Amino acid sequence: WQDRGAAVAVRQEVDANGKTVARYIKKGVRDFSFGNTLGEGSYSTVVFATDRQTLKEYAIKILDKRHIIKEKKVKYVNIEKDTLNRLTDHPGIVRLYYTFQDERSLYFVLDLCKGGELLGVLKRMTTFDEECTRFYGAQILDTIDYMHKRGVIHRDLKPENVLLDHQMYVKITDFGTAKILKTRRPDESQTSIPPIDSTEIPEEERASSFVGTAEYVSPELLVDKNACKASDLWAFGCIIYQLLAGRPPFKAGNEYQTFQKIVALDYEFPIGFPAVARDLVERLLVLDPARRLQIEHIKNHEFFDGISWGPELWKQKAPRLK
Ligand SMILES: NC(=O)c1nn(CC2CCNCC2)c2c1CCc1cnc(N=C3C=CCC=C3)nc1-2
Repeated sequence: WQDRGAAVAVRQEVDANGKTVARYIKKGVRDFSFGNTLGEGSYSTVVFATDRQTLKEYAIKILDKRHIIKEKKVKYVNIEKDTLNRLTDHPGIVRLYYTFQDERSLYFVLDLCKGGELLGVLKRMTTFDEECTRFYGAQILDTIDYMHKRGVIHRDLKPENVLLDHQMYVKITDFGTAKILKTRRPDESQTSIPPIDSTEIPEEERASSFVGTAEYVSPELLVDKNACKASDLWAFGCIIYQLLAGRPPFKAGNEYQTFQKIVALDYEFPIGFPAVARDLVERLLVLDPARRLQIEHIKNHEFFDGISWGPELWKQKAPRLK
């Protein structure tokens, strides 16, 4: 396990020959005071922590080494670390500052999101109005765009994994089931015409192995076990629907029945669902991933009229969640 993070402190020491030497020190468990548990995963616990020297607050994800190995989760832990190391300069991603370890555990020092989960806010409000849906939808889409441009598919986007920071801005987390796409060789000619259906999406654009949460899983993942960038946009369509309707579009008594509704595109809009948002959702919840709206077209959709994409989106005040 390769720890990450530059040496974060330098201490002057005198060596055996009386020479003053610089000792580069990395952070460790003793540099933090730990507080409440923020969440428990199947092989990790996320805890509130304060850096004793800087008093900066973090969320530290603690992973039990023995449990990771026993549950064969080493691959997921490395995927999460490699993904977070790749996604370091976007405000919508929970940032990994450093990792360290001791005998028993691995530690990921991450951004603290004091606003909790988007799902928690939605539950308290029942539904979001169009303005709030537009703002939070735009920040989520801007973050998905950044991930995809760096060859990362999240594969488990859902309101529980969309956290909110102290400014109530979006912070997407939990990259343990992400897929890092093999980048194309620079010399590879791009002459091929764009694929017209999922089977023609180039291998390096697709990812195999089943992941995800029932209500947000895309049909292509259920039918041919392949996730692609468009799979994140299917989940995005489900999230937009859920913010306005107060419930996800596909939800049944059990996972199997939910899957049946997804592959049959069996969902309805509640009365009063805004027409422009309905048009957007209908262009995202499309069974064939190659025909699903792509990010640039989503950004230009009427529903996002008035949104200034890019840095501006992360400077404006978050709308009051009324
Ligand atoms: N799995 C993770 O990486 C992770 N899990 N949590 C807590 C979960 C609680 C259940 N829903 C999903 C998130 C976090 C992180 C990243 C790092 C992270 C940073 N801040 C918070 N903050 C929270 C504050 C209040 C309630 C829940 C989380 N949480 C996390």
